[in-house]
Amino acid sequence: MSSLNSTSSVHLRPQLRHFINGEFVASAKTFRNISPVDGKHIADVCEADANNVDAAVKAAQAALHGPWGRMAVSERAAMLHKIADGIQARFDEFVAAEVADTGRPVHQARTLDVARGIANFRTFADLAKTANTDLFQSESADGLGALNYTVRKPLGVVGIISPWNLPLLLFTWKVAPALACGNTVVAKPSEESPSSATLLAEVIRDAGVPPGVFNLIHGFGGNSAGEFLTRHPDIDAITFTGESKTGSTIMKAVADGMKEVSFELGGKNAAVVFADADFDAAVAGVMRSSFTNSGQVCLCSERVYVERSIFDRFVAAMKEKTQALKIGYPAEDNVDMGPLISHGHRDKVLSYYRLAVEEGATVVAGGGIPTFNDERDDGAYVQPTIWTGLPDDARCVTEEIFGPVCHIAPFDREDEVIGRINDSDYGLTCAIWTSDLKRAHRVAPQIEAGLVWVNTWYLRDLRTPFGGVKQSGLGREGGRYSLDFYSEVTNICIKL
Ligand SMILES: NC(=O)C1=CN([C@@H]2O[C@H](COP(=O)(O)OP(=O)(O)OC[C@H]3O[C@@H](n4cnc5c(N)ncnc54)[C@H](O)[C@@H]3O)[C@@H](O)[C@H]2O)C=CC1
Ligand SMILES: O=C(O)/C=C/C=C(\O)C(=O)O
Repeated sequence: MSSLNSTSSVHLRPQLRHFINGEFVASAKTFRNISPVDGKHIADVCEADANNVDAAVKAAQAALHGPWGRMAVSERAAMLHKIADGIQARFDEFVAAEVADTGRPVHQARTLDVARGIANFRTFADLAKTANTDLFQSESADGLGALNYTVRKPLGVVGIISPWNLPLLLFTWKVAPALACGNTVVAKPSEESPSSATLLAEVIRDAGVPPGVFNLIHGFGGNSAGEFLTRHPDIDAITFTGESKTGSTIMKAVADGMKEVSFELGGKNAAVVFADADFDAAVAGVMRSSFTNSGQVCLCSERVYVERSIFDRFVAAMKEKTQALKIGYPAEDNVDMGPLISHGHRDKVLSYYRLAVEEGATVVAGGGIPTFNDERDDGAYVQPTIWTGLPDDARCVTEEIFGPVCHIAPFDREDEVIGRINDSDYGLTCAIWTSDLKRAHRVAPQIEAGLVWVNTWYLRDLRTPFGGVKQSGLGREGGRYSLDFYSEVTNICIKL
């Protein structure tokens, strides 16, 4: 088994089981969890069959009518804070679990992934407790009027399907608001990153959450736990983060049952750098937005447009910084980038590295696999890569790659670059770099995306709406948008 954990004193579970109705449950079929750092075996993971999924859904249904269903919002919120305290108390174990599954730098797991897991529970606990509902004073024919007000109720059993790129962050981004709104949950983490979700199940149990409220099933997507969950007739809603094609498959699976869905999907996000931008801040920002988490964040920018007068200087600065990135072991000092999630994903990213050359790209930096001359040569590493010279309709400029790579292209006019940014099937994020505030206000609303950052990237306030347009998603989560999705609303009209 791999010994490349972030904290050697932290013991990782050799077998990861489902958590159903308050108990850890094994199933006969298992699959192997592999470290992307060195290709070694980390753990065996149970794969849920249709019976396991059915048991989890039945437990979740029953729990809706148990103590959880009768709990006051403030009691539920207190329980969510207890879960956050539980993650905090086992912080190093969560860091080790995230690092073992993904190979990411330890400092990232500490400052982003696990910290956000805690923040997700605290934020939605407080939001649920303090949220207001609507009230309208209405007119009536007799002049006495009426009062319309809304009440929120749980949706029921929520199915949660999450990806591997930010495992704990994205899992808890959905589990926390679903529980805060009084729902019960059957959740499936990605088969590539099952460890932190399993640890979370222990924390949820130890926090005293009643059996059946939170259920965890492991497995794959099609013809496995994911599909069994989305096709289960007693699920009331599905919330999913992952690839756009998977979103469309899930939509078809839930169509007959008319389930509510919330989808956060892929992107081919742009960054645009105007000549008036703070040059160093823009370079640093685009480095982050291209290479954070080895480019495996749906918010990353893979298309960079730079005003022609600063194009050569910008490309040269990016090249220098990219070649200086330190790729390596998770716990190494000053490591910037770890491996990709798996060899399978590396094959996909490398196929784009080859395609870019076939499509006529100039490879400014990277383009291949780093050599370490040690066990990491069996890992899933790639070099951070920059291309220039591709036409806007090249596949490498239009398709989501989900790796540490960007294409940099020059532009001449504001209206031209807005058109090129919007000419995409996706619409998740855009980062605009400019010192001209009027330009920022003019350009930002014209971008077809759910999230636009100006002079920053990935600055998150968990109260804000989060989601994409076009093939990047359906619906919004975050703040009251999450409360809206995870609740059923009844309007009550009282004649005065
Ligand atoms: N956040 C994002 O935008 C993400 C995008 N991706 C993109 O997707 C590509 C494929 O990666 P995958 O891990 O295979 O993403 P995916 O979308 O297939 O997997 C995400 C989750 O959906 C589940 N799933 C897959 N098929 C399903 C089905 N038919 N029914 C129910 N659940 C299903 C998976 O088991 C996993 O838990 C990546 O190369 C990357 O380009 C991957 C992960 C996250
Ligand atoms: O909520 C966040 O901060 C990050 C979200 C990232 C994704 O949804 C993703 O990469 O899929």
